[in-house]
Amino acid sequence: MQISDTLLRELEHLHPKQRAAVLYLGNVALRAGPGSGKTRTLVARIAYLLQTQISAFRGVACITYAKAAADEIRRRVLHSGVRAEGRIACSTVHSFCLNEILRAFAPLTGQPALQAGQVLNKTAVESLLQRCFDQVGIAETLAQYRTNENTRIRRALACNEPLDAFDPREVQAARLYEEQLTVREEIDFEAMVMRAVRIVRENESVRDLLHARFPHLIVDEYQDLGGVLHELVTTLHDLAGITVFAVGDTDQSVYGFTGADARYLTALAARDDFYDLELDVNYRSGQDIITAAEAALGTPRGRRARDGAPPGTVHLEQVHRGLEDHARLACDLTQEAQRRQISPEQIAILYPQRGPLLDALHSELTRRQLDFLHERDDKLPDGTISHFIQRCASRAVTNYQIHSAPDTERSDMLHRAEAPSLAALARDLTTLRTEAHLPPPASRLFLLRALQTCLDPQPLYPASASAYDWLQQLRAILALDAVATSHPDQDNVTSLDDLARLCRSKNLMLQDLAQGEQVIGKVLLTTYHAAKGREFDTVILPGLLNGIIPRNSIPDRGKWRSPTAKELAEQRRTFYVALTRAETALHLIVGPGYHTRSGYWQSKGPSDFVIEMVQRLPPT
Ligand SMILES: Nc1ncnc2c1ncn2[C@@H]1O[C@H](COP(=O)(O)OP(=O)(O)OP(=O)(O)O)[C@@H](O)[C@H]1O
Repeated sequence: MQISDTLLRELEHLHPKQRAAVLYLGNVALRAGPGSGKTRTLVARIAYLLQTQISAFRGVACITYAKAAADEIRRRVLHSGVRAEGRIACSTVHSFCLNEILRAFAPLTGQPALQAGQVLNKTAVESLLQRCFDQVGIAETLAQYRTNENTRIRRALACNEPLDAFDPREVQAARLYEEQLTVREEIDFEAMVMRAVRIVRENESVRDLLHARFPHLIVDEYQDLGGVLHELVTTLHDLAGITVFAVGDTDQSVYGFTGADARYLTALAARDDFYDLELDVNYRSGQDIITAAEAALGTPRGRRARDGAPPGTVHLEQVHRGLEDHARLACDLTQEAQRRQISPEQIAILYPQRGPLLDALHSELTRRQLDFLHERDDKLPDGTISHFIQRCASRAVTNYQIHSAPDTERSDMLHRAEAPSLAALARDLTTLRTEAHLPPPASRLFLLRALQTCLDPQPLYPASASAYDWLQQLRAILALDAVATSHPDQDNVTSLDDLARLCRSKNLMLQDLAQGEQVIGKVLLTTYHAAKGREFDTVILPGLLNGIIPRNSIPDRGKWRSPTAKELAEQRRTFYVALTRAETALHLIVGPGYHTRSGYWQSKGPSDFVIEMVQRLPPT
C-alpha cells in the first residue's frame, strides 16, 4: 500500500512527536493543550491507517463530540488524498452506537430493527421523565429542568458508580425511566450507548464483526465523554481487540454537567498497553495569548508557541457603563479588525451563555448591519433531516457567495469555504433512506443530479432567496417527506413541517437556514462551548463580569444556589477554552456591572477570572 504525496508532505510537516503518534501502531493516548495539533494529528493518523495499514475492505471508526467536528474530520481526511469515503465511519458517539452497532447488529442478536418514531426526541424524553417524576412523587420541580441530572444518574447507574451525590427520589425516577423505555420498546440518546455496550459485551460474533470492520477506533475530545463511553471504548479494546487512538485535553473538560470526566482520559493514558504521549507546542496562538490563557487557568503548563510565531496581542478593555457599552465596543473592535483586512469569519465574538449580554450583542450587531452569524441553540428543529437540510442550504449559499464574488477573491473564498460537497450530501441522504428502511435512490448519478437541481441551479439561488420556496422544492425533489415519516428518529417526523412553518412565519432567507454550518463572510457570534475545537484570528470576549462569568447563581430544583467548587472550576476551564481560540488578537472587555433581564443592576465588578489572570501575569 502506498502513501499519497499529500500525506507524505503532511507527515514531513508534523512535529516529531505528532509524527510518532501517527505512526505508532498500538494504542495511543494523546494528551495535549489547545492548538497543539491534536485534530491535525488525528486526521493524519486516520489517513495513514487507511492508506497503509488496513485493507480496502476495512475501515476506521472515529468518534467525536459534535456532528460538525465529525463532518470536518471526514472532509479533511478525504482532502488528504484518501479515496475512502465508505471506509471512514466518523460520527458522534450516539450515531456510532446507533448506526454501527445497534442498527448493524440488531438482527444478529435477535432484536428487531428500529422502526419509525422509535428513537425518542427531546419532548418525548421530557414527558416520559415527567411521568416517572410524578410516579415517585417529585412535585417541586419540572422534569424538563432535570434531564441533565437524569442523564448523569443513568450514566452512574450504568457504570455502577456511587449514587450518594444524587437525590434518592431522582435515582428512583431514573430507574423507572429505564424500565419504561424497555417496556415501551423505545430508545433515547443515552440508551443508545448503554445498549451498544451491552450488545458488544454479550455477543462474541458482534465483537468479531466490529473488529473485522473497524480494526482501529479513534476518539476525539476524550475528556468530554462520560463513564459509559469510556466503558464502550475499553470494551471494544479489551474484548474486541480494537486498537484505540484517544485524543484530549483535561484542561478543556467542559461538559461535567452531563457526567463527563477528564479522569477517564487520565486512566487510559496510565494503562500499560497505551503509549502516553504529550504535545507541548501551540501552533495556533502567539506566546502572549498562551501565557494569558495559562494565567487564567491558574495551572502553569509551560506550553510554548511555535518558533517564529508573532507574540499576538491581549487587550484588556474597560467600559464604564452596562452591557450596551460592551456590545458597542465589541462591534467597534470587529469593524477595526475588518479594516485590518481580517476576513469576517476569522472574527469571533464569544459569550458564556444566553442572557442580557447576548441580547445586547445581538441588537448592536443588528443595528450596525454587520454581517454576522449567530449560532443559536435550538433555533431550527433538531434531527438528522433538519441538519441535512441546513447542510444543503449551506452548500447553496456558499456556492452563490463564491460565484458572485469578484474574480480576485474567488480562489481565496474557495479555499476558505467549508460547505459540504454534493457527494457528501448524496451520502448523507442515502444513509437517511437506509435508516428509514427505504430503497436506495435509483442511482448515485440520479441523486447527484437531483441535488444539483436543488443546490446549484442556473442561475444560482441568491443567499437572500425565500427559504420556504427553496425548502418546498428540496422536499419534493428529494422525497424528504417519505424519509421523515419512516425514519426511527422522532425528531425527524415533525421537523419538515416545523421547518416550513418557521420559514414562512419568520420570512427566513436561504442564508438563515444555512446558519449552523459555516458561511463565509460573516462574523461569528457563538458560545464559549460551541467555539471549542475552532480557531479565529481575532477573538472578542465582552461581558467579563462577575455574575456572567463566573455565574454566581445556578438554577437547581426550582431555586438558585451558588456554584460548587467543581462547577466554578469547570467555568474557569470554559473561559480558558474561549481564550485559546485566538491566533493573533484577543480582546477582553470588563466593566463595573450590568442590568439583569429583570432590570436589576448587578455591580459585582470585573470577572474574578480576569482579575486573577492579570495578577498572575508577569509585569510588563
Ligand atoms: N506541525 C504543525 N505545523 C504547523 N502548524 C500546525 C502543526 N500542527 C498543527 N498546526 C496548526 O495549528 C492549529 C491548531 O491545530 P489543531 O486544531 O489540530 O489543534 P488542537 O490541538 O485540536 O486544538 P484545540 O484543542 O484547541 O481544538 C491549526 O491551524 C493547525 O493547522
